[in-house]
Amino acid sequence: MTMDISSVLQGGYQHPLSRSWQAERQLTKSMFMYPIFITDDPDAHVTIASLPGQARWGVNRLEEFLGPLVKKGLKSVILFGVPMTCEKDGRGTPADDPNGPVILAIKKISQLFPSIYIACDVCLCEYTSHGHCGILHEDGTINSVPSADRIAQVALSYAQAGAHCVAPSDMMDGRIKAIKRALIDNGLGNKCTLMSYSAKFASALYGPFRDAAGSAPSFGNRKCYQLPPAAKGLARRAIIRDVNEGADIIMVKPALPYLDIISDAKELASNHPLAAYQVSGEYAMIVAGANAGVYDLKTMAFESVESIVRAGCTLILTYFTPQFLDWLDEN
Ligand SMILES: NCc1[nH]cc(CCC(=O)O)c1CC(=O)O
Ligand SMILES: [Zn+2]
Ligand SMILES: [Zn+2]
Repeated sequence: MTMDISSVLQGGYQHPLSRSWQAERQLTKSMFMYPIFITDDPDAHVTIASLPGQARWGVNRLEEFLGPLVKKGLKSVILFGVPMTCEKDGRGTPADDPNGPVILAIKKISQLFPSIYIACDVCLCEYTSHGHCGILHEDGTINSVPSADRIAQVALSYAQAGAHCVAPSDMMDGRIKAIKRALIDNGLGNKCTLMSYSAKFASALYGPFRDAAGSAPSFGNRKCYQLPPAAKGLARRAIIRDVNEGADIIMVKPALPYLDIISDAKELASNHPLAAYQVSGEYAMIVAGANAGVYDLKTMAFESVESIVRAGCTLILTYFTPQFLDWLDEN
């Protein structure tokens, strides 16, 4: 048998360089945003059992934590506050405490590493007595209007402290519009990026994070605000809504089980940068699989982020960021 001309593809990817040209977009260090946990004990460095290799850091330790990563090419971080000693209440008062871990960390990181792009997760669940992401009615259901107002107030306080980007993960209706309004009315509309966790699903993959951040709800679950995993149409509507309400970047979360949603977002928000959050459970799962001998860690980590980029993202929030800073130098 002779090979037909139309059958032969292998000539196009015989060399590592020609293989790299087959990617629509190459991975670069600037595509990685590192999620970090800041706690209110300023001297803390406490490892997180459920997230191997990750830790909660106090503001006094940020230089030793981030310095080596900045040297390797770290470009951006997203901050999560983990208050251990504060008084939590129904409206998440500690979220925008000027002496709380997030605001102190924004100032510290800007001063230590002016080149770093600082994003802040905005949510109430780490700061509310009930552990839900918004403000509740007496019957335990979400009270949307005060929730969006409160989220906007917290986002504004992070932007005023110097955050380059605010990223609401709460999934309250109307919060994107409320945040954009607050930024504009306070002279920050052209200074702070609004990245929306637009298609954030009610996923089993947030377990290690809730452990790390102490943000598990004290009753019930998040199914009335995070999206049902099977909901394609609803995810598409959430993306369209957030584009219309003024989001600058659209995010899909988690990443790997939702690549079809990323590809939908690419079509629906074709003029916006797209982000994906490779969440704590995805990270823990990939690490656990490697430790069990299922695959090589680096190979699997690359495959996971390459699939996310192939689906349409140019920004990936991942706990693998420090490793990628090394791996991208090796390749
Ligand atoms: N709103 C809180 C929040 N912000 C980011 C994550 C998950 C991040 C991760 O799992 O890495 C969560 C957890 C949740 O919604 O329960
Ligand atoms: Zn939350
Ligand atoms: Zn959050």
